[in-house]
This record gives sequence, C-alpha cells and structure tokens, in this order.
Amino acid sequence: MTTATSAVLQPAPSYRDVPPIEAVATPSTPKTEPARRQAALTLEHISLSFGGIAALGDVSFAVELGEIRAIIGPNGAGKSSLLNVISGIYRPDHGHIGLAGRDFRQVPASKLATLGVARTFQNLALFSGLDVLGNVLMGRAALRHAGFIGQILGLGQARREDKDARERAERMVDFLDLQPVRNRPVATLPYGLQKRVELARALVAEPRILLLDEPMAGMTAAEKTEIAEVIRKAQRQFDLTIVMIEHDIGMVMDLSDRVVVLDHGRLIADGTPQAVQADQAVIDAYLGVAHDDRDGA
Ligand SMILES: Nc1ncnc2c1ncn2[C@@H]1O[C@H](COP(=O)(O)OP(=O)(O)OP(=O)(O)O)[C@@H](O)[C@H]1O
Repeated sequence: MTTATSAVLQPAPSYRDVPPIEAVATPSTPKTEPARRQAALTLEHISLSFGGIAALGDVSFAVELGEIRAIIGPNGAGKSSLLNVISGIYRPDHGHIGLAGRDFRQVPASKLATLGVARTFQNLALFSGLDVLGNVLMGRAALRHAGFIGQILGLGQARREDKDARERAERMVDFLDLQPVRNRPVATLPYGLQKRVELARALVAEPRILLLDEPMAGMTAAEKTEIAEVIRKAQRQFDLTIVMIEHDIGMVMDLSDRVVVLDHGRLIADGTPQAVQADQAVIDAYLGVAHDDRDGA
C-alpha cells in the first residue's frame, strides 16, 4: 500500500449510453436509488472453500457498467478464486452471481462468450504454434454458429463466419498495433507483446465485461505503462466493464474507478482508490497485522 501514495488518479469515466443490462435486484444494487448506475455484475454472499480452507467468505459487491474495478489483496487473499467464480470455473458453496440480466449459482463457463464475458489469464494461455492473427482468430471460435461439419466442408454459413471473423481479427490486430507482427509465431514475441495478443484475443469476442488476471505480471515498467494505456483505450473504445486482478498497486490506483480489497477471503474494503489506500484495515492487511475479527474467516 505504501507504494501507492504517489499514484495519480484518473477521473472516473462519464456515463456512456451503452445498451443496459438489466440489473439483478440485490440489497447492494437497489434499482430505486437514482444516483447508482446499473450493475454489469453482482456478487452476492459468495463463499468457496477447498477442503478445510475457506478461499472466499461471504463476498458481496456490484460492478457498475463501464467501470474499471480492481480486485487487490495480499497473496492467498482469494482474488483468483473470485475471478474463477465469476468466469464459471468454480461453483461457489454459497451465493449468486448476477450477469447479463441473469442470476447464476454457477456461471456456465462454456457460455461465457455468449454472455458477453471474456478473460485473460495470469499465465499466458496462447497457442504457441499459431501466429498472432491465428491466436486472435481463436477468440471468435466460441461465437461461431456453423457446425463442425459445415466448417470442414466450407459451407455457406461457415464461409461467411470465417470471413467475418478474419475481418474482426484484423481490425483488432490493428487496434492493438500488432500489425507489424501479425504473421509471427507468438512464441517468438517478447512477453509484453504476447500479453497484448492475449488481450486482442479476448477483445475480438466483443465482450461487455473483460476479466483481466494480472495483466501486468512479469512486465517491465515501460511495458506496464504501455499496457495500461491499451486497457484504457479499449475500455473507452468498446464501452467495456473491466474487472482486473493486479499486484502493481500504483497501476491499480492509476487505472481503477473503484477497488475491492480481499484479505483471508473476506472483503475488507470497496471504494475509490483514494478511500481504499487510506483505509486502516487495508493498510493493516498489507502490513500483515492480525485482527481478532478476521480470525474466524
Ligand atoms: N484449487 C485449489 N485447491 C486448494 N486450495 C486452493 C485452490 N485454489 C486456491 N486455494 C487456496 O485458497 C486460498 C485463496 O487462493 P487464491 O489463489 O484465490 O488467492 P490469490 O489472492 O489469488 O493469491 P495470489 O495473489 O497468491 O495469486 C489460498 O489459501 C489458496 O491456497
């Protein structure tokens, strides 16, 4: 936390006229409160354990349309578990996830793309044998309607989808300034560019919600600044709601509209970057100060 004190905060983006996703009515997102924007994602009383280990305990918060929301916390706080709950990899023991106007006990991971959600991974999950364009094209695969046989035989619908996917992938390669390396096998690219390819692959699915798992991990300071600019640009261009786990607190404070802080699987703060970095419970969590009221978590 102490590294964040010099961070320059960006103003929250103004409300954009995006098609509304019907908010799931929860105590934390009352539809009657006019000052609140609509929720893109709600988590209600999420608990998850692995054997005897409580990874998440009664976590609730709402992410508003168009915001960049960071999830931070010390190692083992439950950040990845939470992202895996949101993306349907884990079914929580308790709680609900509100997404795309629907309420889930477990988000159907196989339908994530059609629910308007795309994600990147902490460790790169690229197809190392494919070139940049090929990897970006894979981001359209889950949205294709033509069946396997149609694709093999190159039938009408499959051909049209192919052409459409290629055009969209080319546009995304342009958008992320990857044109000079579009035919390079991804494995030959520097790490920062590979992370950019992963972002392009997520964005080409045209998500409304983008989940980023440590988008700056392993990057140099220059690469971090570059990717932060790319994230901002994508958020504005595509009216995205972004939920991001990131360890670089300076970058988090710079990029986020709001920040959720987890510690020992519990939500200990949810607020603006300024509020969160001044919160005593957050400072204590990062300094490893024990609290009696967390012992039961
Ligand atoms: N698949 C799993 N099996 C058993 N325990 C797990 C599993 N995944 C997470 N845990 C445990 O749940 C707790 C939360 O882990 P999680 O990875 O979600 O934390 P994190 O905040 O993402 O940590 P880090 O910052 O180190 O990535 C930890 O105690 C971890 O050991």
